[in-house]
Amino acid sequence: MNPHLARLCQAAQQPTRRILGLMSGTSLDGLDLALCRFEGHGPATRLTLEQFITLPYAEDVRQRIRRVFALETASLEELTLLNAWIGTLHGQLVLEALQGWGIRPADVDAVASHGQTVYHAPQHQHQRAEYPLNATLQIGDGDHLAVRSGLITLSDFRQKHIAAGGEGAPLAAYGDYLLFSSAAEDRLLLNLGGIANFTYLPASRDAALVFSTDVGPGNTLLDAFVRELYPGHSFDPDGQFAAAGTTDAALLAALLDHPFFAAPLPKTTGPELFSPAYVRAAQQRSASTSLSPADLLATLTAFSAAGIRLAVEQALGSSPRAAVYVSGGGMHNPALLGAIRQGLPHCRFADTQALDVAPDAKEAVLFAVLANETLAGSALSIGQGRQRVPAVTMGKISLPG
Ligand SMILES: Nc1ncnc2c1ncn2[C@@H]1O[C@H](COP(=O)(O)OP(=O)(O)OP(=O)(O)O)[C@@H](O)[C@H]1O
Ligand SMILES: CC(=O)N[C@H]1[C@@H]2OC[C@@H](O2)[C@@H](O)[C@@H]1O[C@H](C)C(=O)O
Repeated sequence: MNPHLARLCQAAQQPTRRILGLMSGTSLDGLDLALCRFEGHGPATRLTLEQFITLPYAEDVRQRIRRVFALETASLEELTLLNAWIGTLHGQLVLEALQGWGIRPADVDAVASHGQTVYHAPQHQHQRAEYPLNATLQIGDGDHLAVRSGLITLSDFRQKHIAAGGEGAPLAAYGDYLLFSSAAEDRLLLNLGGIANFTYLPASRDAALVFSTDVGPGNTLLDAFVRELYPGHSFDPDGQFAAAGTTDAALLAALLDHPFFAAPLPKTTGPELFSPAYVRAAQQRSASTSLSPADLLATLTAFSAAGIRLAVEQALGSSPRAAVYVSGGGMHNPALLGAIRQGLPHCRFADTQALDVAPDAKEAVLFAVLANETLAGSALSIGQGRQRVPAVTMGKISLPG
């Protein structure tokens, strides 16, 4: 037998596994690495988060990714080069993180790599009749990562989800259900990344009711306009810029006037739709092109919060009550979090640290959970009451030699 396959089988059969989850999100701030130890699988999964670090991207890395990121038209050469280059870069960052933690690569069973989303194209968004399907593209090839790091790598988790009828996202539901479901309370796991999403976990623990959905922009528009309007800044520090402004009601209404917000759950989206061009078009329609930077930031912050409120009401009814556990970089923005809390007055708020997972680590952990299921578990059946939540295991396997 190929010795790498033997190693893979051994990892799958062990009572515990160490899997390094990697996530590089839409904010392009860096690579999140979460070293996870798993005991068991499926509903019996026990997680210990052993280490977590974000290795920030140099400005040059961000620039390169932005040359293709969420653009309808980009250089095929650039995309091809980046696919291999990011795979190798992530392999290098894996080795750096392990060295910093004093852990030998041989003591890690597998890497679970999300890669870098460069384009997300659910059918409702691309609307091209000749392609009656959902599609998404994550780059940073798993073979390059495996060869550079010397570690068995699972990658490209989203394709199987689409092949089996999903939109390729959000995948959080599978891991959230295994790690955070509780009979004590109805829970919402709200992630405030570039795009905001949540997972619904009813206290009944009825897997058929569990799903996750994108709800609209989280930080993506805030970051884009801060980069443009506040030179030297890449996000709204502690929500200060928004706090200095006032929400423009006409622009907010125009921003919310899109079929995405009325579409049934679950649904996905991305910065392909919620882009600066989307905001500019809404400004034209609402005669609000001359807003001050602070008023624009305040309105975009209110827009992110309103999208979240609408989707939570869609899921739970017009006076939603649930315990909301927040994660993602947007939780560090008090203007955004304050607007969300105000819109959901019957909900109780905490962050995922209260559930023993550091909020900044949660998404990287979730990909390690998916890899754990692929290696040692089986297809997770959740959300049967809803469309687009397929029961599959995910991730392509790359051997390092
Ligand atoms: N102190 C802060 N004040 C305001 N915003 C902050 C702060 N710290 C982080 N953020 C926001 O969080 C963002 C990073 O969030 P995160 O790392 O969750 O994004 P991501 O993982 O790339 O997103 P996604 O989940 O969409 O892939 C920053 O770009 C910024 O908008
Ligand atoms: C296509 C894609 O990369 N989607 C991401 C993105 O970032 C947040 C939101 O949009 C979510 O749908 C998803 O990531 C999380 C980890 C998910 O799949 O659950």
